[in-house]
Amino acid sequence: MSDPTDDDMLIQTDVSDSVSAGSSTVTDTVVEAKDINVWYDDDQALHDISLAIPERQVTAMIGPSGCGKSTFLRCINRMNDLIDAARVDGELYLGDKNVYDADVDPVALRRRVGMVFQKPNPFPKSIRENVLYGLKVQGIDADYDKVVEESLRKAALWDEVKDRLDESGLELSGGQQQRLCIARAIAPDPEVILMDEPASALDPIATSQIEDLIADLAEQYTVVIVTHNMQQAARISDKTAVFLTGGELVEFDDTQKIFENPESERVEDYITGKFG
Ligand SMILES: Nc1ncnc2c1ncn2[C@@H]1O[C@H](COP(=O)(O)OP(=O)(O)OP(=O)(O)O)[C@@H](O)[C@H]1O
Repeated sequence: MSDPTDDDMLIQTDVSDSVSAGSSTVTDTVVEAKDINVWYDDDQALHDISLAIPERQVTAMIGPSGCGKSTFLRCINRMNDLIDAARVDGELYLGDKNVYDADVDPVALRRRVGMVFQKPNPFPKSIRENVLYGLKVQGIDADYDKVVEESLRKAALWDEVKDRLDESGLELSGGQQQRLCIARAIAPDPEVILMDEPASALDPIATSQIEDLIADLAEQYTVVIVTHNMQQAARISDKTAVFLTGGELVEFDDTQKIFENPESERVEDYITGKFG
């Protein structure tokens, strides 16, 4: 299904072994940030962010509003390139290729790093065309019926929509629309899926379905999720990165450690609701 010439644009290499920050767990690192700084015009939004995101796990980014969680997420697939005021400095490795190297094509990168946004944003197209959008835009030939079924199955939506694939994606419920957006992100067969508060616009039942789905997705994909909801981070993530005001990464460790016994007093205060 994949077109090797596309992947050639972003030199693909084996992920390296590395030790995740702050913990003794040895994991395969798939994304590694080294001293990432981001400015919007003259305002610095992120300061020297370094962390190693493990493969096929869920990594959560938590922290108060405006601390730079979404900005960091957008560094991973170079979505900040689309913001005129944004400037990124530092290195961000996918495997052992720095995605900020001059020879990296951001479009090919985004095929390897899919993204799901806060508000479900299906296109005003059929369910089928929504799923296939990324493949078709990039001119990727594939067995489209197979991709549609597999992607919708992985997004836990197939049974609900298999008889109405030609109906508009906009006619689905909010939770179904978000699962359709997840199917759309999966269809190009990415390695990493970024999710920016994917359940915050949904009701509790739809939220719970998305949380279950994220756990399933992590068996095959590396998932990085921004969430305002600390209970959600505690429920669904393996690793948690805590950003605090000013765009600083204060602690990054196993989720259980962060929530039960954080190293930093500031993180403890945040987790226990003393501020934020
Ligand atoms: N497009 C932009 N132009 C200018 N400044 C921006 C832009 N996007 C974010 N910022 C600023 O960068 C800082 C970090 O914002 P960001 O959205 O990354 O934080 P966040 O932790 O994701 O916040 P929230 O939880 O409220 O979504 C904030 O001060 C914000 O105002």
